[in-house]
Amino acid sequence: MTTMPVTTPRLLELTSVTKQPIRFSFNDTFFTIRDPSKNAPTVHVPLTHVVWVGITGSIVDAHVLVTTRAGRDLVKISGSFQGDDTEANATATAWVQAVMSAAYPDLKIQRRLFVVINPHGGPGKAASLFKRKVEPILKAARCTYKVVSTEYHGHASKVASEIALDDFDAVVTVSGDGTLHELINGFSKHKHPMKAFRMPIAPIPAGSGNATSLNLLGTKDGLDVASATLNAVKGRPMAIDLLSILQSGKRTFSFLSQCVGLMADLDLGTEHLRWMGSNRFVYGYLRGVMSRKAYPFAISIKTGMSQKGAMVDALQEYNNSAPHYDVPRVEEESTTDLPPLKYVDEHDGWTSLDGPILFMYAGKGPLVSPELMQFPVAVPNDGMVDLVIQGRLSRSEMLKGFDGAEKGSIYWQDKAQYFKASAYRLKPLLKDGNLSIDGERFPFEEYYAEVHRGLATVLSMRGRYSVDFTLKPPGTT
Ligand SMILES: Nc1ncnc2c1ncn2[C@@H]1O[C@H](COP(=O)(O)OP(=O)(O)OP(=O)(O)O)[C@@H](O)[C@H]1O
Repeated sequence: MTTMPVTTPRLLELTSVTKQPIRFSFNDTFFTIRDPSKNAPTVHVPLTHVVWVGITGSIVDAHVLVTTRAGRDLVKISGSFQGDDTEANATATAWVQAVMSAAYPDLKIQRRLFVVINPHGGPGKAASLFKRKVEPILKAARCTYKVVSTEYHGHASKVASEIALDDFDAVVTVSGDGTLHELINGFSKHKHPMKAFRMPIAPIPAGSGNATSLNLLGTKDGLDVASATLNAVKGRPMAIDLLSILQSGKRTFSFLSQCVGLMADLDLGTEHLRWMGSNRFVYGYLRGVMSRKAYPFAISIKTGMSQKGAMVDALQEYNNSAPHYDVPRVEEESTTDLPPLKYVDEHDGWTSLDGPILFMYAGKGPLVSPELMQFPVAVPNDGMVDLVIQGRLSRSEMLKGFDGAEKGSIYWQDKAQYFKASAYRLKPLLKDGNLSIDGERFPFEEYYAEVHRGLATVLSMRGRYSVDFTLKPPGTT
């Protein structure tokens, strides 16, 4: 006896709530909603934006993200199939299963999420954004979720240090980058820190600094709450590097950036001007332009790369290869010990610099804000931190720094030295100043930093950052 292969029809003919015929269909890329009477436009939705398709009785509901002028939005479109005979039901059920498999390829459906909301982050809208934008998508995707609203500084850290790791598939933050910093450091204090670092984090932008979301989703979607929520529902775990920061014997983890000099002053030194919104950074920069203050630091770097052209070539190779969800990670023999510091006693062969500079900025992601691509060649998990040592500039050079900053133009600036490093040391040679680590204020004292490859985990739709650096050196085409 020969068995016929069962083929799932890719088209489902339905009747809409207004009694019009409506057709749902899908291919390998799109889910399509068509009105055969042509009274409504045909809508093509990328399969990645299909949040859920399900059947209740004889009604088929499709929950999809569509693009509107204001960003992405969740919509539900329903249709019913004729009669309640078992054949129509079986056809529709098989069709729904096929769409869901195509919309969630090798992905677990109905994630169990731990949501951390910072009601005080940025403009203070996180709680209402969660209710209006995030929760409807989580509900449509039939995720289960536990919500904690942070009640004090450090609360996210405490929550992360105690989280029941086996009960959740990811931690979702509705906040800015400050809360991510707290979560990571909370994981480091968990009784199984190495396992905790494997818990994927999905940031939903609701703070004043949302660089992680921007890097993961790009400038178009990085500040879009619906797109970031989709990442929480459908993103895949991607390893990211962390840095240990050792300062006066105390160890902290940094996932995003460290800076001193002008770039720290314009963030931490303008906090009293919060009422100005993000204009305070522009004000801080202009203040720096006027004063042309230079800062003395002693910096030594365990250099991996320092040729700008070669770093761009390495970036292109990285971007042209398969997605980088996983990488060889740090030693994992033990789940109870933090990774060792490999180079803390090493000095030989390091590059030393100690002239007065405008700033030192070290970072793990290309964009530090929508307006500034400070680290165009940074990637999530190469085991290196990108370091910019900005030499002194004339006032006109500093003002020119605004041109194309969002596209990474400053990368090619002659007086900006750029390194990829596996470790570095920095010692202030002046008494007072600002040290910012992941946007948080730290004591203005000497510290040691070392990268741990792929130690922590985020969710990603692409397996790399969604940021393109296409600028060529000046004078080339
Ligand atoms: N209930 C609370 N009261 C005061 N501070 C809080 C509260 N909950 C969290 N925080 C603190 O808010 C800070 C900001 O965190 P968040 O990540 O949301 O935003 P951000 O963009 O990094 O910072 P901000 O918007 O404050 O500039 C964190 O340092 C966190 O400890």
